[in-house]
Order: sequence, then C-alpha cells, then structure tokens
Amino acid sequence: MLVFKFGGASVKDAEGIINLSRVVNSYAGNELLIVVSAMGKTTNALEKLTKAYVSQADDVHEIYDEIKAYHFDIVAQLFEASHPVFDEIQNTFVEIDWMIEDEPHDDFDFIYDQLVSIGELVSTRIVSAYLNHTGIKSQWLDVRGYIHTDNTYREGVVDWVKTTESIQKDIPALLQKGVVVAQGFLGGTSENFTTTLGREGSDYTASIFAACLKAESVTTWKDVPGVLNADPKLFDGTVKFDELSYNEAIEMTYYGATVIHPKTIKPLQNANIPLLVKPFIDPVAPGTVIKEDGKTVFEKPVIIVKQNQVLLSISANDYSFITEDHLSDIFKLFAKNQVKINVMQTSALSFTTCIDFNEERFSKLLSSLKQNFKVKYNDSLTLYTVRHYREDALKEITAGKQILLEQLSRNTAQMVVR
Ligand SMILES: Nc1ncnc2c1ncn2[C@@H]1O[C@H](COP(=O)(O)OP(=O)(O)O)[C@@H](O)[C@H]1O
Ligand SMILES: N[C@@H](CC(=O)OP(=O)(O)O)C(=O)O
Repeated sequence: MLVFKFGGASVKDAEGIINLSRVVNSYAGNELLIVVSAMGKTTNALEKLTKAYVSQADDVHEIYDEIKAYHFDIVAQLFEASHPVFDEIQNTFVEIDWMIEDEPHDDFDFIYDQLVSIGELVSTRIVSAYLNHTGIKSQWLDVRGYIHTDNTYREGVVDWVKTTESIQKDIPALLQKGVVVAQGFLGGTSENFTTTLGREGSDYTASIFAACLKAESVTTWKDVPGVLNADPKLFDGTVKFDELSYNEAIEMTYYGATVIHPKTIKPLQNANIPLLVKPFIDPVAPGTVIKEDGKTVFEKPVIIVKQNQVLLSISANDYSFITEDHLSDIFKLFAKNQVKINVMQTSALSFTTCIDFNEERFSKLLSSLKQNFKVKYNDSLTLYTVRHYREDALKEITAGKQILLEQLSRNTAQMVVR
C-alpha cells in the first residue's frame, strides 16, 4: 500500500483539489491512504482566530467569517449547491461556533488544538467528497481515533503501541473499500480531546500511518520539484537532490529545513520505507527519494534559514563561573517550557543560546530563568545553518550582516546574524 501526503499548498484552491484527484486517479489500483493538511494558510488563520478569541478581541467574528468564506467559496466551485458536503462543512464549523460563544478556558494550548484542528477536519471532508464526486471511492477517516497521543496540547506525544494497534485493526479493511482520506497534524487523547502534533506535522502523520501499515513508500506532494539545497523562496539557483540518505534528511530537518517535518524520517528509517518528495504540478517527475542508501554529491552546500530567532545570554547573578550545576538548572527550565535549543555556546561567565521566538513559551522561560540568573537577549535575528559548507559560500551568505554567534564543525557551520 502507498501513503500520500498533500500539504496546504497543494489544496489551497479548487484547482488544487482537482489536481489532487487527478494524481490519486493515476494511482488507481493501489491501496492508498492520503493524509491531507488544512487548505492554504488556514492553520495560520485559525491561529489568529484562537489568539483573538482568547484575548476576546473585537475581530473574532470577522476572522472566523473570512475562514468560512474561503472554504465555502472553494466548495461552491467544486460541487452543485445541493451537494451534502455543504452541510458537512457547516456542521464541522459549528464546533467553532460553540467554542467562541463561551468564555475562554485557561489553557491556551488546549483551546488552540480544539480550534486549529478544524482546518484539517474541513479540508479532508472536502477532499473525500470530491474524490467520491469524481468516481474515486473514498472514505473519510477521523484520525483522532487512530493517532493516540498524550495530552501535551500543540505537541502531542504519540503513543505508538496504542496507535499501531488501532491502525492495524481497522485500516487494512478500509483500504480494500477505497482511498482512505485522513487528517494530517491531528491526534486524540484518551479523554477524546483533540491534540496537534506540532506545526507542519502532517508529514509526520503520513509517516506514522506508513510505519504502522508497513507501506511500500510515502509520497509527499509539494510545490517544489523535490528537496533542494536551499529554500527557493529565499535563494536563486537552487539545485534538486535526486537522492538523500535518511541521515542527511534528518540533519536537514533537525536544523530547520521546512520542506519536511523533523519527526517524519525516523519512523520511516526504522521500517526502511522510502520517502518520495514530488512536485504536485508534475506528478510523473522523479522528485527526491530519501532512503537508507541515498547517495548525494553536494555540489552546492545545503543552506537552512531560520528567521525570528532570539539569542539569549544567561549568567549567574553573582558573576560566578557557569558550572555544570548551573547548566543542569538551565536545561531543566528549557525542557519544562518546551523550548528547543538551536545553537549553544558556553564561556566562563555565560551560557549563550539561540532559540525560536514563540511568544508564550519565551515569556514563561524568561520569567523562570530570571528567578536565578541574569538574562540578556537580542531578538529578530536569523540563524543560518550550512551543511557541507565551503568558505566562499559562508562569506556570500553573511555579506553585509553582523555575525553575533558562529560555530563551525567539520560538516556544519551555524551563524546567528542581524
Ligand atoms: N531545502 C528545501 N527544498 C525544498 N523546499 C524547501 C526547502 N527548504 C524550505 N523549503 C520550502 O518548503 C516549501 C514546501 O514545504 P511546505 O510549505 O511545508 O509544504 P506543504 O505545506 O505543502 O506540505 C517550499 O515551498 C519551500 O519554500
Ligand atoms: N496545517 C498544519 C499541518 C501541516 O503540516 O501543514 P502543511 O502540510 O501545509 O505544512 C500546519 O500548517 O502547520
């Protein structure tokens, strides 16, 4: 069986959904499970809605109406007005109506997951209905009953034993009946609340299904020809890799290459399932194959850019040396506040680290650090990670920029710049 993943960009409009059905149709005869993300930038819009609702801002209904109008406009282009999908979408949105009528709950991350998940619940309803409409038998799956997580909202931790059991129990029979359409990014807790797996987590969903079902391969359909040496939105003259090893792909995603979610590769590597990254506008193009023995000649270095970075410098209140005890306390606070360290460096008197800026987590981290340490920070910075680097490439990337922190190892250079 095959697993396909269609991201937001591939289903951003009616044309995208028509294209998806063409791609799926060209694989007729295969057992197929497709994982679909929220359409276009819907997750960003739902994030905005969540923030507006929690802060009880005036524009809550305005934001919500825009989200609904965007979806209904696409549905109207795909189906005649009497089609039952209109009611299905309306009923899915009703969950938001109920939530935003009430006073916000204290736990932001919990509210976030209950609201933001509607993006995938709606997109999969539309895709599944459209496949059926065009004669491709499909069934809509509520993934929350299959991908079981703990209750770490916004970063659900998958219970692999329970998930494998549920998926293996029901999905093989469903695959016999037609294409299974599942939401990416979502999970469910044992109390039946919705969780999300971390932003851009639909790739990970595809890899969970593939690992549990021992799929032949996973294909993730993108708006790029495959994995390139850098983001083509930021760099000219990028080159595509025909093959990559799992390890190289893990390194790239670990450092922040957004083309694949970082958690995606490991389950596939463990089960030896290849990951194909292919362009949805040209389904027969070879794309990139990520597999154990993927071979690559790095004619150009791999460049990964992370924006919106914060460089924190942490020192002891009494100007004493930064000891292992201090470091242990500092790491515990990072772990507790779910803040990932992108780069770190220690000197006699301070520990310096570069992290992603996430408003809520950063302010919690800062206040907990400040109880025992002195903290200084710079924000709005950019982190460049360059793998298989050459000196000339580093000079070119940092030309005209102020380097605040630099770290070079044999294969990887990292620079935090302003
Ligand atoms: N090394 C890279 N190779 C290809 N695309 C990259 C790379 N790094 C970043 N990207 C970006 O990833 C985007 C595709 O991933 P993403 O937006 O997550 O797709 P989707 O949401 O449709 O699954 C591309 O449009 C490109 O801008
Ligand atoms: N919709 C979610 C999950 C996801 O993976 O989306 P995409 O496949 O469009 O990156 C997000 O935007 O985070």
